[in-house]
Order: sequence, then C-alpha cells, then structure tokens
Amino acid sequence: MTNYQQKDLLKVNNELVNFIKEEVLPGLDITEQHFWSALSKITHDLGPENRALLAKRIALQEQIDQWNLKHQGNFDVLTYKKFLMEIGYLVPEGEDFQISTSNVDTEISTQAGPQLVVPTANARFALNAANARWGSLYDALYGTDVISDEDGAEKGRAHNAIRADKVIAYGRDFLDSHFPLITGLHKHACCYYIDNKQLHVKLADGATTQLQNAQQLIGYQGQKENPSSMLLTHNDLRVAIEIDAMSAIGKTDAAGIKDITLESALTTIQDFEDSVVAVNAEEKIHVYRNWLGLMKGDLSESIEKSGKVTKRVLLADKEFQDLSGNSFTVHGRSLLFCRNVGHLMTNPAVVDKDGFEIQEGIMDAMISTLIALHDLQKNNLHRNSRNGNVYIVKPKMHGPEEVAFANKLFNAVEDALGLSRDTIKIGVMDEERRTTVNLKECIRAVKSRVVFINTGFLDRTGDEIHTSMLLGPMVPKGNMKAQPWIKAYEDWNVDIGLACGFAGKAQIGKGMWAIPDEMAEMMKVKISHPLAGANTAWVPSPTGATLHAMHYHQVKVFEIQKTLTKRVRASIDNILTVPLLTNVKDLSKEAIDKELNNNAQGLLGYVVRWVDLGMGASKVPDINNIGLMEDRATLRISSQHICNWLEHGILTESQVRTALEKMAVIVDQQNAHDNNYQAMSADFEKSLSFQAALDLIFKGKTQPNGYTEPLLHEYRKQFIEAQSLRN
Ligand SMILES: CC(=O)SCCNC(=O)CCNC(=O)[C@H](O)C(C)(C)COP(=O)(O)OP(=O)(O)OC[C@H]1O[C@@H](n2cnc3c(N)ncnc32)[C@H](O)[C@@H]1OP(=O)(O)O
Ligand SMILES: O=CC(=O)O
Ligand SMILES: [Mg+2]
Repeated sequence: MTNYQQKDLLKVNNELVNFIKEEVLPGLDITEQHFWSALSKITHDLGPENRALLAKRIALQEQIDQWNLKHQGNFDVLTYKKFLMEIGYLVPEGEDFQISTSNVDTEISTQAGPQLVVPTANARFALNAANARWGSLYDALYGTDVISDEDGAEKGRAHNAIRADKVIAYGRDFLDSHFPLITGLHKHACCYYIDNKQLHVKLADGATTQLQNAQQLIGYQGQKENPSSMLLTHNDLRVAIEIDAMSAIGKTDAAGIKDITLESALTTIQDFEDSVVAVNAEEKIHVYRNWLGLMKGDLSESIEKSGKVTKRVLLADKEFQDLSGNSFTVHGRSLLFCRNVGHLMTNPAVVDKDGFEIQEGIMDAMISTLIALHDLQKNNLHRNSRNGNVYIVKPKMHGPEEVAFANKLFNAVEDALGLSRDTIKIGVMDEERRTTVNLKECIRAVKSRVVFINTGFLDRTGDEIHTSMLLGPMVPKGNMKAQPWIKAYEDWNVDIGLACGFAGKAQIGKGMWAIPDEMAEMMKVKISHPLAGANTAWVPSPTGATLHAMHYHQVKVFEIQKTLTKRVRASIDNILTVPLLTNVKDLSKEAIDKELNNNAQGLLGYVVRWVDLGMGASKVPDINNIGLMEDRATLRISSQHICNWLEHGILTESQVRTALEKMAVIVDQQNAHDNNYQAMSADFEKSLSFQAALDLIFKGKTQPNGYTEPLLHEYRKQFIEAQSLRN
C-alpha cells in the first residue's frame, strides 16, 4: 500500500489526500483532520450496514430464482404477489402522507421543463450542460431533422438560405402559438419595440398590434424603441426574441430577428454514475475536480472548433431592464444536481480499518457535498442553488430500507460538515423493481428532503429482465415498451408522486430520449411526458433540451397534475406482470438473429470504449445505423437480454460467440478513425474489451441484479494495469 496514507482509521490514496487538501479544502472552514476523521467514522459506522443491504438483495433474488424455477410456464400474478410479500420484497403500504421538503429552488418546485444529463468526467460537455439553461431555437432547428431536408432545405456545409427560411418560419409559428397578437401574426412582423410598458409589433400591412396578454412581456435589453432583446414569459418559462438587423440572419428577417432563445435545461444532472468511467482514485478525482470547478464557478476548458481555440467557462446570469426601467437578472445557468453512484460499488481510493474498500456511495456523498460547500458559501454570480441546497440524485436503490440508508448517510454527512438537516436534497431514481413496487414507502423514508422521483426506465428494464431471468424468455427488447408492466410503472410513479404531494414541491420526472440524432421523432413522442403529468424529463443534449422545452409551452403540466390526482392508481398487478415471450415458436430465425446482432453490436460498441478509452457514454450505431445513446443502463439491458435468451435455449453459446465476433469486426470498422483504438478482432483472446463482453453475457446470470459495473470495473483496471506495464 505504498500509494496510501493513514488518515484516522482509513488508508487513503495519496492523490486523493492531496486533492482534498490542496484543491477542495482551501476556502472552506473545515480542517483536513476533521474531514478524514468524519469520513472514517461514517465509513466504519455505515459500511457494514451497506454491505448487509447488498447481501439482502442477493438473498431475495435467490428466493425469487427458486420460485421462478418452480413456476416456469404457470405464472400467476396473484400467487406471485403473495410470495413477494412473504419474503419481504413487497412491504405493506403505510398511511397516506405528504412530503414536507422545503426551501427548494423554483427550477425544481414550480417550473416545468427539461432536465439534461451529462457525464461530469467530460469538462467540455459538463460546462456546456451547465450553460444549457438558454438555448438557441434557430440553432436547434437548423442543426437537426426537426426541419426536413425537403424542397432544397438540406443541411450541407454551406449556409442554406431555404433551410434558414424554414427555421425562421418555425420560430414565428412558435411565437404565434404561445405569444399571440391582438391582430395579425408574428409571421408578418417587421418591427418590434416597447412603448408604454407594452410590446408593439408593426406588421407588413402597416398596422401596429400588441400581445393579447400584455403581461407576457417582462423585460428587455437595449433601448425601448430599438430593443436588442425582448424577454417574454409563458407557462413560467422565459423566451427572448433577439434582434440584430445587421447580423447574418437578422439581415434576412423582416423584423431583424437574429434568433429566438428559449429557457431550456432548467436543471441538469452532472453524472458521476452510469455515463462515466471511474474505477480508481485517479478517475474519481477527475470527476470530483470537474464538480469542484462547477461549484466554485471557475471550471474552464479550451475548445477547438474549425481550427479556432476558445475558452469555455460558465455563463453569467442575464441582465434585463424591467418595464419600469429597473434592472434585474434571470438565471443564466441550469440548476445542477450531481448523481452519486448507488450502494453497490466500492472504490480502492480509500480502504477501511478491516481492509474493505470504501463503499463508493459513501465517498461520493461526503466528497460531493464537501465540494458543494463552495457553492453554499458564495454570493457571487455563479451560484448554483440560490436557496442553499445541495442536490444529489441517488440511483439504483432497492426498496425503502435502502432509501432510508441513503437518508441516514446524508444525515451523517450534514452533521459532519456542519449543515442543517435536509440541506442535502435527494432525487430518488425509481429504476429498480423493488423501489417501484414500494415507491410510497421509499418516498416516506426521505419525505423531508426528496425533490424528485424519476422513472429511469432503462435500468428498470434491465432489472425487470434479471429479476425474472429464470421464469422464462423475455420479449424482444424493442417490444418492451408495449408491455403492460412498463405503462403501469410509468403511471404508478406519477400517481404516487402526486398522492405524496409532489405538485409544486418536487419533480416527477420521466426518462431519457436515447436517440440523440432523431429530434423530429423526439418532438412527436416526448410531448407524452408532460402530458403524462411529468414536470421534467431527461434529454441527452442541450439541443434536445431546447427542443423539448417547446413541449412545456404546449402543455400546462401543473394543470394536468390536478386532473390526474382524481384517477385510479395504476395497477400493481400490471407492474408485476413479467414481460414473458408467450410463443417462442413464432420467433423466426431472422428475428432471433436480428435481436442478437443488435444487442451484440450495441454492447460491444459501448464496452470497447468503456474499457479501452474510459468513455462512459457513447453514441453507438445500432444495426440500422441509427446512433443510440449507450450507457451502463442500456448495457445492462442488452447483456441481460442475451443472457436470458441463452438461459432459455433461444440462443446457443456458440451462436452468441459467433455473433459477437462478427459484430466486433463491424465495431472495429466504426472506430477505425481513432488512432488510439485497439481492434478487438485483431486478437479476440487478448482483447480485454471482447473478454469483458463475453463475461457480461455468459456470467450475466450471476451478476448482482444484472449490473455491469463489477465486470466493467474489473476489466478497466486490468486494462490500466496492462497500459502502465507497457509504458
Ligand atoms: C440511462 C441513463 O442513465 S441516461 C443518463 C446518462 N447518459 C448521459 O448522460 C448521456 C448524455 N449524452 C451524451 O453524453 C452525449 O450526448 C452522447 C454521448 C450521447 C453523444 O455524444 P456526441 O456524439 O459527442 O454528441 P454530438 O456529436 O451529437 O454533439 C457534441 C456536442 O454536443 C454537446 N453535447 C452533447 N451531449 C451533451 C450533454 N449531455 N451535455 C452537454 N453538452 C452535450 C457537446 O458538448 C458537443 O458540443 P461542443 O462541441 O460545443 O462541445
Ligand atoms: O438512469 C436512468 C435509467 O433509465 O436507467
Ligand atoms: Mg439508471
């Protein structure tokens, strides 16, 4: 243990010691000794309980496996439910209650809008996400398939005026839909100005009109008679019409509008979990360091684009004049959560007195909150939580006991760092089956600090497959979304959130749009999220946030929530109805091959970047060449799905191996442009990534809850070791 120093009862990696001492603690009122002795106490107090909770997961799964083996071919949901109650998987539901979380920033409590997720390991992306509070509608439209290529409007290298005109027309329609004029249309506007506290719009026919709802104008930049920006509000979201008649776009616009900017990512999750790779002290520090930059407000990154280098920093708040001429600011950055890891993994950065690696979730809670103290004590422009909270998302918890454990951990962290109770707010991912079915009791366990529940349907699908691995084969991956369990799960999450008083206090969130390049499709489909009563939903990119923001102009979520409180709660029997493939014989050989190849390609495409390149989120083409957002949750699904079909004889081992080898060649070709890339097909036996892929499938049945982390970490560590021997 040459790389470690004794800190209280802990052995701590030297680099982590230095990072805390030299980068995190300066400027905080906490001594190094206090910090490590507090972490030591928490680790030794809570580590054993954490491990016991993990052991309980395994014990429950073993009982479920036995039951499933006995009930193959004769599944009955009522008998199943009774069994789950007997083993304590399903716990009794207590009295009704309301959450009492207070002092929540308005981006979470009273505004409805997109939530962006970003791998914190990537400073360039992390900054971009923090700055994604405001997004250019014109860029989002011009750059994506929301504007079709038809009629000469292709997106080529050079500026396409036909496409630009379509963008401008779309923007004007947006204004006409949500900021209607008394007479005429924004479409025909040729001049905007402010007079007598009102927005005046001159139309092409010479008439001048005003907003139907004058209150929608809340501020401006520039001069009233010649504003450069007019700030409007609708559904509690702000929109700015930006004017510059001399700009490239403004010149082409009758009213000189150069852009319409939308309040977009109200909140962002800086992810330490499924979209990052952090298997050792060095990689953890890298993530923590970016979080530190965000919390201190000084994170920066040099960006090279088209040969030009710029420095990306956090944007300031935006300053406007109100209609009485007083200046005011609007938030310029997204409100940041950080997603800690769950309760499963350990990390070698810290070792306890008994030789156990620290539970990574304990380390994350303590260090991410310590770092956030920089935000809590600052009064400058780059403040994250104006209300003085630390927002932590806690993923992959199984049931109320585990949520109560997170609460206990957060209490301990607050006490250690001198924070008042419930300063740390929690977002609970409803993404494991035992959490879904006991959701109300899970919420009760954090009722004074909970600020969101969110259907992480990707992990939830992986858990669905793993939990019932032995019961029978599952439907193909693409059919999952049409299964009764998932609809009931989505509805149940909203029903319970509303019954527990989330409206106006906390977020009820929906999951990720995982096809980042298909924004036209997203515009059609993702409106279902606010319509379902969700006041936020995940998007994969800032562009996605700007486009999805339009859905919250179309739908008044809080009104929808009022109507939903009257509906009958979704059925737990449906949630527990396992998505079994009822007629295996109907599956054609082509359908089986397609399913296998698709899963294999996504799995390999993701794993090779994870193990070899340390990338935790990637856009990986599927077999139809559509780029999909892959992260550890999607890997959990594909590996568990192949494993499930193997288990039930739909696939054979040699068939899976052959498919993986064939798909590895394709993945190698897809990555050939990268000089650092090591082709798997050059030597399948020696390729750690390929071996990891095999293990994820062939050992998938015995992986805890079907998680991919243990194997990914093992292989990544081997890869790092091999690299260091080579250098
Ligand atoms: C199941 C779950 O847990 S889902 C949550 C976890 N998953 C995630 O967080 C994934 C978030 N998304 C991403 O990481 C990325 O969008 C990917 C990997 C899917 C695609 O990445 P790329 O192929 O590099 O994206 P693409 O080429 O389309 O766009 C790159 C640009 O968009 C920006 N961008 C893309 N995604 C994001 C994001 N999530 N946040 C901020 N900026 C982003 C980049 O900064 C870059 O802009 P820049 O050049 O000005 O810096
Ligand atoms: O974390 C999100 C998910 O879908 O899983
Ligand atoms: Mg997840």
